[in-house]
Order: sequence, then C-alpha cells, then structure tokens
Amino acid sequence: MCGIALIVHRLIIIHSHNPPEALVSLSVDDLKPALRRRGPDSLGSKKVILQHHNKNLSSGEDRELVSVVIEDVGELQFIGATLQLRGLNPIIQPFIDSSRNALIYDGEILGGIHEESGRNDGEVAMQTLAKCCSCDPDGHGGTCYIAGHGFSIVPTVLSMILGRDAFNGAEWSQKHNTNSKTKTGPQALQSTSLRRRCYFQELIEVITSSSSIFEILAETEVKYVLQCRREILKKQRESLPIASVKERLVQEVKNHDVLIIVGETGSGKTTQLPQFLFNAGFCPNGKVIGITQPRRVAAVTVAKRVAEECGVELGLKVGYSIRFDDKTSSSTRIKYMTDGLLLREALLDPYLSRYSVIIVDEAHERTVHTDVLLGLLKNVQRARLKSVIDHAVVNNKKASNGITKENEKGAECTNFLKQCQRKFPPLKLIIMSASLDARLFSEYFGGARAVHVEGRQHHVDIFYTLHAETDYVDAALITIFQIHLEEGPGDILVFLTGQEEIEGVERLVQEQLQKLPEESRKLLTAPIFSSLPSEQQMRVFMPAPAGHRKVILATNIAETSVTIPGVKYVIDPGFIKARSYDPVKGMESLIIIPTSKAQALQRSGRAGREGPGKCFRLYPESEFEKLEDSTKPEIKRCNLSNVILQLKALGVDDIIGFDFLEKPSRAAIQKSLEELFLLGALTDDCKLSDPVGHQMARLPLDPIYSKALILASQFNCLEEMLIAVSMLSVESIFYNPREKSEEAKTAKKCFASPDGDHLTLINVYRAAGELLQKRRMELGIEKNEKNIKGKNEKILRKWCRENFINSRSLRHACDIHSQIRGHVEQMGLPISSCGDDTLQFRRCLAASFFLNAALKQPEGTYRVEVLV
Ligand SMILES: Nc1ncnc2c1ncn2[C@@H]1O[C@H](COP(=O)(O)OP(=O)(O)OP(=O)(O)O)[C@@H](O)[C@H]1O
Repeated sequence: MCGIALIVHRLIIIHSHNPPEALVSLSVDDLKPALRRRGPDSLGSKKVILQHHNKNLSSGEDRELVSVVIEDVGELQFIGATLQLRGLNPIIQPFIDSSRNALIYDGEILGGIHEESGRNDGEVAMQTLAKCCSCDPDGHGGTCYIAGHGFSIVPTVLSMILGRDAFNGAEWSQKHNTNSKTKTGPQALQSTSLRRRCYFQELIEVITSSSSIFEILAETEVKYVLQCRREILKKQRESLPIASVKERLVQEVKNHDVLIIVGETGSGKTTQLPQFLFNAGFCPNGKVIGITQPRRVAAVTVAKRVAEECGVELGLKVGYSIRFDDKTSSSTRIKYMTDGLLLREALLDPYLSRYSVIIVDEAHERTVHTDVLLGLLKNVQRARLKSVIDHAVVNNKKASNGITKENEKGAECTNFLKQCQRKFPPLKLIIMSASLDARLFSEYFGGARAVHVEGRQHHVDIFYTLHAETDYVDAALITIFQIHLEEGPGDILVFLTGQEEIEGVERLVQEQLQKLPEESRKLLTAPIFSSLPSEQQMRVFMPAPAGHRKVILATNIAETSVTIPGVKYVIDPGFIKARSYDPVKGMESLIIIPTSKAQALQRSGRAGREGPGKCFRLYPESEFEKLEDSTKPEIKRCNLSNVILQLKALGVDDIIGFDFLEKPSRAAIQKSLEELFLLGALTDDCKLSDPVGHQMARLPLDPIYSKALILASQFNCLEEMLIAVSMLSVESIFYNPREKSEEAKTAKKCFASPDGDHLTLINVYRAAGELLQKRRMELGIEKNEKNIKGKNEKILRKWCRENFINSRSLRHACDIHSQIRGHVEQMGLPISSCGDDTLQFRRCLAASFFLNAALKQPEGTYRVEVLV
C-alpha cells in the first residue's frame, strides 16, 4: 500500500485540455477518466497505459514507471542512448504500430505525446525524465505521463548539455529538424530555466558509441555542437585563477623535481595543471602524466571533465584507472587514478617507468595510500635519477678512458629498487592541495620548493551557529529546510558520517516534505557514500529537473576534488567517521570525531564552484578555532598489516626503517608484523612467504580475508568463502528499523544458521540467487537481456524489502563477489563447494579468523584475552 501511495504522489499528467503549467498530481483512479477524455489522436496509448497500470496495481508491486512515446525513431534512439549512459536501462520497442516507437523505462509503457503547440514539449519530456532520473537514485524513477503530438527532443537535449546561451536551437532546428512539429527555437529555449549540468562527455559517448546516432547527428552537426561547447569551456578555463600563472607553474616544474602547490579550492589545480604540462611537452616518447586521487569518484569525474575540456573521447588522450575499472589506452597521456591503484602498478613496474610526471593530489587527506605512495615515489625518483647518472658515468668512462666520476646524489637510492639496468628519464613529482602543511611536505622532500596559487574563482560565505548544537543530524535537517524554503535556487550538499546516517536523514527529509504545501515539495534527495555502487554514486551528478532542488547527502567521499554541478549550499555539521586502531588489542574501529580545519575548508570549497556559494557550519566559530589544523594521518590510526604486505611485495624489507612522511608507532608496526606472521604471510626472517604471502599480496582485500580464501581452496569450500568474504566486505546486510524491529527479527530468523553468522550471510546470498534463478526459469529465454536485468533488479529490491535486507549492500556484495572470484580464478585456486558439509567451512573459518577468537562467557558475553 505504501508503495502505491508513492506512485500516486508522483503522478503527473500533462494533456491537451489543461494549460501546461497545470501539472496535476492525481491518484491512479483520477488518471483513468483523465485518459478517457483524450481523443483518438492519442496514438492509442490509452489502452496500454490502463493495461499496465492495472497490471501493476493488481500485482501489488510499487513500481514507479516512466515512459515517453516519441514519433521520430532517430530521436528515440538518441534519448534512449542518453538514458542508457545514465544507467537507466531504457527499453526501446515498437509501439502500437511499426511507424511509432515508445521509449519505455522500467519495462513499462505509460505514455502519449504532447499536443501543445508553441511550447517546448521536448523540454517537458526532459524535465520529467530528469525528475525520474534524480528523484530516486535507487533506480525507481517517478511515474510521469507526457501527452501530445510529436516533439523534437534532440534540440532540447543539446540545449541542456550545451547551455541555452551557447546552443542556437532555431538554427539547429532549421538545419536538422525540419520534421519537428513543435517550436524548439531560441524563444522556447530562452524561456526555460534549464541549466547546463550534464556531462558533455555523455553526448560524445552517445555519438561515438552507436552507429545509429550518426543518423541523427551528422558529422557537421557534431562539429557544430563540439565547437559551441569548446568555446564555453575555453572561457571558463581562462577565468580560473590558475590560468594567470600557467607559464610560471610550468617553469617551476621544469626547474624543480619536486614541487608543492597550494591553491584555493576550485582554483583549477586538478583539472588544469596536467593540461598545462602536457601542452608544455612533458609527455615525450609516449610518457604519461599521472594524477592520483584519494577517491574513485574524484578520479572518474575529473577525468571526464578534463577529457571534455580537451575535446577528446574519454580513454584516449585523457583517461582514468581505478580498481576494476580502467578507461585508458595506449594513447592516454593524462591519467587520473586512485593512489591505491598507483601503488598496485608499482608492484608490476617498480620504476613507474611509463610516467614522466606524477601529481599527488589532495595530499592533505593523508590516507594510508597517500603516505605510502609518497615514500615510494621518493625512492623511485632517486632511483630514476641515479639511473640517469649511472648511465652518464658509463658513457663518461667510455669517453674518458675509464676515469669514473663519483656522484653523490644517487648514492642513497634505496636498496629495494635494484641497480638500474637501463636509463629512465627523471620523474617529476608534484604534491597538491588547498589545505596542506607545506612545510612538513617540503622538509620531507629535502627542502622542496612550495608555491602558492593565489585567488579563488567564486566567493563562499561561511555561516556558523550561535550556539553548539546537541543533535547535529537534527540541525542538518532544519538547515536543509531553511535553505530550501528561504534561499534562492541551488542544490544543497550535506556532509554526514555514514550510510546509516544518510539513509536516516533521507527518510526524515521525505517525511518532512509531506508536511509542506504541494508547491514547496520540489526537493529531491541523492545519497552518495563509498559502498554505494559506482553507477549509483554518479547519479548525484545528474541535474535536478527545472524548478526542483536537489539535496545531496554525502560522506567525506564528496569532500575533495569533486565538483557537483549545481551545488550552491554546503551544510557541514563538522563530524567525520574515522578509523581508529588500538595496537594493544589489535582492534580497529570506526569512531565519529570532529573534522580538522583542513577538512572544513575542503567542504566549504564544494560550494562556489560555478558561482558564489554559502557554507553553513553547524557549530560556533569559536569551535572552529579549536579544531586541529590538519587531519591525523590515517597511517597513525589503522591496522598496518595491509600496508606492510604491500610494502613487502614491493621489496621493502625494513618496514621500521621505511622513510614514512610521519612514522606510525613502533607498537602498531610490530603488532601488524606479528599478525602477518601468524597468518603465514611472512617467513621467519620476515620476508613474504611463498606462495601464501605473495598470493595474499595479490588480492585486494584485508590480509585476513585473503588468507581465508587461500585456505578455503584447501578445505574445498572456496565457493562458500567467496560469498562470506563478499558479504563481510559490505556495510550491514540486515537492517532493523526501530518501528518494525520485531518483524525484522522474524524475517532474519528465516536465514539464521545455528552454525553462525557467516553461514547466515551465505544463506541470504544464496536465497537471493535462487530467487533470480527461479525467475529466469519462469521467463525462459528472453531476447532482451536488459529487460530481464531491469525486472530482476525490481524483484530483488522487493524481496529485500520484505526480508529486511539492505538491497544496496547485497548488490555491492554481488559486485565484490564477481570481482574477487575473477582474481581467485586468475591465481588458479580451485573453486569448489563443501555442499551441506558445513564442518569443512567452519574448520576453515577457525583456521583463518583465529585472530578474532573470543571466549564465550557463561552469561553469554564474549571475552578477548589480550597479552601485553
Ligand atoms: N565536473 C565539472 N563540472 C563543472 N565544472 C567543473 C567540473 N570540474 C571542474 N569544474 C570547474 O573547474 C573549476 C576548477 O576545478 P578543479 O577541480 O581543477 O579545482 P581545484 O583547484 O583542483 O579544486 P580542489 O582543490 O577543490 O580540488 C571548478 O571550480 C569548476 O568551476
């Protein structure tokens, strides 16, 4: 019932008898007579609408559907491909008769064609579609209905992508769209409040990915579109603060092997510097400029933006590489990636020989990977320099009859990088951030040069509360609605500490919205956190439909580097969930702590990227003064076994002697070495064991999980362990809403295994798999794979809801499962199942997770013995 109520709220019907402004919210029952009123010119869509609605209602499913009927097949393909790129799986199929087609979202037809004239109907379609795209990032979409005669959607899409100032709709329509019955000219476009917030990259991808698209946009049209867009971007780039110091920066990089750049958020460091260096000839002989980011989402979105600015297809000159997703090619010269990925590359190419420049961006974050990378890069840089000098010495020897010149510089080249056999060009290293401690980094790199890029593009007003807030979640909620009701247009970005908090606030926002008058409800929520599958993360970058405001609920994943188009307001409660490690107990936990000043600065920097912005800090100014200047390095507050395993794999034997920017405590290093030793990853002389240690280093997992997989292949239960490890790698699978706690407990019992939580998790995973398998059998072989996928998704979501299972976590676990299964297969580990003999599996659990063992006490609690 609750689902049906949702549909009702989102129903919009626009038909010929109502003025376009009258977007009427109707119940399903209201809809029927409204549809009946429509004349025979409605392409017969009426029947289909009613049929499908009835079907949905009778099956009790709370599907939310959108469908648009488009007369022109070319336009249909265009918009279909665009939606597909946004991960919406539209289904395109013949509608009523072969001359007309329907664009169907979520597998249902529910459409007509607008018959208003003098109105940009394509805009209506796009607004409605955009609403559906952004109103529910979980893939639902809102129900909408668009009625009328044919419209041309292509100019509208282009105007959204290019910006209406730059796109001459009339010219375009005249040249390319003579069939269109409705006005799509500049008057229509200029009267809209569409904001350009789409990635142009999408358009390029659409154009290049499907040959049928060429039928819509001829080469000249593509050129025209590209030209317009390039001009806008050129102007934007020229106005960035960094543009005025371009020559100076290039010169600084030429003069110094290590350079530290500090510049305001949004000044253009991440997007522009790599382009300056490329244009200045820093990529000779196919060499690459690598830029590392602490987060995947930043690497992907910045690469898209830079590809767009360069006017190239993503993956050619500009690309990105993150774990399990590589958009680069042999022609890539500017490569964005996560710092973790560069570390993994170093395992295969210790001299990072393909790079001429490496830029470590957002170094202030001080993630474990950034810190380890800095130490590694320092060594690589020395080793490469030494290789040049050695080469020169050899040549000198030859030239000067054996008189060898001593060189000081390369003498300390660390022993793990073996004597260079060949000459590598020197590696330039740049460290960047808006908020780093330049002195610390400079000292670490032997007095490296630090430069400051002055100026910011747009002003951000900072607001503080008068008094400390006792409940920051509540304060954030109030601020969201204050902005929504009192401030001008612009999206809101709220920083929260984790998935649970985000989902809680999302629910509260929805509840509060229902209490507002209809006209004030145009607020959409969009969550983003690290365990959200990446295609869902990308949805926060989608524009909100005209007249709507979007509120993005984010963890610190959106804190650095990213530009979320449309964001004008930032709400910063001042907290973050951070890792904490107790080396005595060997226990790691996540705790909520205040942010540092550096983080507060980064957060406020997310506003004001496209224009002036406002940041609301939910604490008094006096509290800001008390914050730590910078974030405590992660390496000082986490379990180091993973880092040590990686360093060992890189050939670093002396971990305590490794040149860290700030050394982790000796106790933490010792504890982690001890753990690795107990797991069998290290030999008695502290080297990586063969094969176990090497195999563990290859798996991108916590060492304890890697060990469990390796052992499971010997216990004949790798099938089960792959599932257990995947389920353990995501945020909680079960959810337990306070108001339905008893129901949730009963539902969980259906999966509960008397043999423990791991088997319970396996039961959940398998039950979901069986459900989909059964469904596949029922459907038989369907031609349209995407159709099946979309339907399966919905069925799974419904099943998860009924069983109080977190569908996002389950989907994430499925992704991880297929990824690590691939690794395990590559490593040649035999994958077999123990079937019903769970004893094997439990034995394997005990053999792998013994470090987590605790003693059950008579009263039911558990006790861990700590040996100090
Ligand atoms: N994806 C995008 N969409 C729209 N505009 C963008 C995008 N990425 C960057 N920009 C524009 O380019 C400007 C510079 O961005 P860039 O990421 O290079 O700045 P930065 O100095 O590295 O900032 P930060 O320190 O916050 O990472 C932004 O302020 C914004 O105006």
